[in-house]
Amino acid sequence: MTRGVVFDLDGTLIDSLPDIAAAANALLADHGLDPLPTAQIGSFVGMGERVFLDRLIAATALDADQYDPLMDQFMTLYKASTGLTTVFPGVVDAVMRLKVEGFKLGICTNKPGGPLEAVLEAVDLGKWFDVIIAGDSLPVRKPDPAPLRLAFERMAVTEGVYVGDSDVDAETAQRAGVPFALFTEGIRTKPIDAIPHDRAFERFTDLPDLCRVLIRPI
Ligand SMILES: O=C(O)COP(=O)(O)O
Ligand SMILES: [Mg+2]
Repeated sequence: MTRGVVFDLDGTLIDSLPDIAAAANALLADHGLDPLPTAQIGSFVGMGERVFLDRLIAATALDADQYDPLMDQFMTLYKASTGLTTVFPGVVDAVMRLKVEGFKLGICTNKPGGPLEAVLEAVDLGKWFDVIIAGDSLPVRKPDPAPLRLAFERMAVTEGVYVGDSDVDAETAQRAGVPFALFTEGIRTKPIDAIPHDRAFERFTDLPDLCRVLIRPI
């Protein structure tokens, strides 16, 4: 038996919305457009960079015909935007406790590899994890269950839990047949009740106990 916990990244382990918003607003500024509020930009997050840019274009006067250059420009800004990101309180303690107890630890995010590596380096978080699956590691991404399954498979985990902050994470866990713990303080755009979850939590100090309760064969 090998136990493992896989985490979503944006809005779960890290408070990265300020940087995502800064990158998006820098793109808008470069095109002579006004910034959008951070909360509105938060509603674009969760399905990776293509859906993000589609939603940003739909909400502004960015030119959809310039999609590829806009994406290149956004990715450059996104990779460089790490200075405003913080690790949520209690994350490192919770992760260390789980590790000491023998849990394998993974990340399964829709964030693309470039910005993912940059931000993990900036907040020094990558070192705790046995496997990291980015949004572009596979041809499909969450809510397709394949990336989450791959994270558990790579760690040879037989009992697991997924921890995330969004309805996309909830659907991913459900489709992968994995119990789901919902972190309520992330980039959540729906009411807690509207997101299927086994348990919800607001403080990472509660997570290790919760994992012990929720974990089951996957
Ligand atoms: O990049 C996104 O769209 C969301 O990233 P997440 O899966 O880590 O929440
Ligand atoms: Mg998230």
